[in-house]
Amino acid sequence: MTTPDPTPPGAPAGLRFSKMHGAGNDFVVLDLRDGRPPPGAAQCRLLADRHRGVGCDQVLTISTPRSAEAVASYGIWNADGSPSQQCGNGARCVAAWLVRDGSASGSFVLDSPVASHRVRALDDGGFEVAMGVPAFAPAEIPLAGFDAESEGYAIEAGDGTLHVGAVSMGNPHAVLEVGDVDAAPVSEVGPALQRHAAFPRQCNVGFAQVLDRRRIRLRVYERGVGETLACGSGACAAVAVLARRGRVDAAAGVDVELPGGTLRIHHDADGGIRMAGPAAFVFEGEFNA
Ligand SMILES: N[C@@H](CCC[C@H](N)C(=O)O)C(=O)O
Repeated sequence: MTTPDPTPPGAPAGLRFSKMHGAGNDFVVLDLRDGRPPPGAAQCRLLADRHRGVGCDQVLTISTPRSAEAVASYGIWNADGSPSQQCGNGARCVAAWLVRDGSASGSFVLDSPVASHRVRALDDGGFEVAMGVPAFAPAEIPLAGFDAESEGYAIEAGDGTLHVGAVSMGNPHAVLEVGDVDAAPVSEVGPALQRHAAFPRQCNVGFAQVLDRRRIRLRVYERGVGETLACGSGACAAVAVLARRGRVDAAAGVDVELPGGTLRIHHDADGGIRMAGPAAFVFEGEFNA
């Protein structure tokens, strides 16, 4: 018996994609280097839908490079269709996709929506990405209602006052230090802080527990998604905030243990942050909706 072709005769070809993940933060990756436009917000929502679509935290689109030195650029769309500026786990997955494709190898440059990033293939199959210099100035995050840069801001939310670290890794992050990340009020405080008026472009909210000076645990309630199994830019943001408070030794390297895996973060003498971690292919497919 032959298996019937599921594509009806004359039907338009579907949208080819790769399903990938980095430490459990999962992606639908689209190759748009032929010049096709990126999907609109509604199509991103459909692709990300875990029941009616493929399912992912973010849609990543690969396009031709913007800068002279880069091999490609990439765009980032959250599951709710909103665009983002930075995605650490996504950068590693785009890197792995381009290496598998034969378009990149060894050490190369990728253009994210906000910057060019040096990427290095690691011996263990993972990738290291130069994520840039964290920006603490309130206007750059952006953080409203505060003029001066600080290691923590008192923000009224819900029933009390939160001591909130804030930083931009290209995208906005709030970081809360907690005693036990398993007991952290991620699903209550996460959305409240994310949509707080202090963050006019919303923010990704990280809950960080310091285990020792080179190891932390982290959960992140992401903008446009909700809690994810890992957030690469969130791991960089947490280490940047904690290093500024003298709580971790980021120059030596900090292991950030997220629900979906561990990322290694270094803060270099030039102020830049490097993030290393895995990138995995899950399956290839064609989206017909
Ligand atoms: N998971 C990503 C961050 C994705 C974007 C974020 N939700 C935002 O809206 O800024 C990462 O690994 O950094």
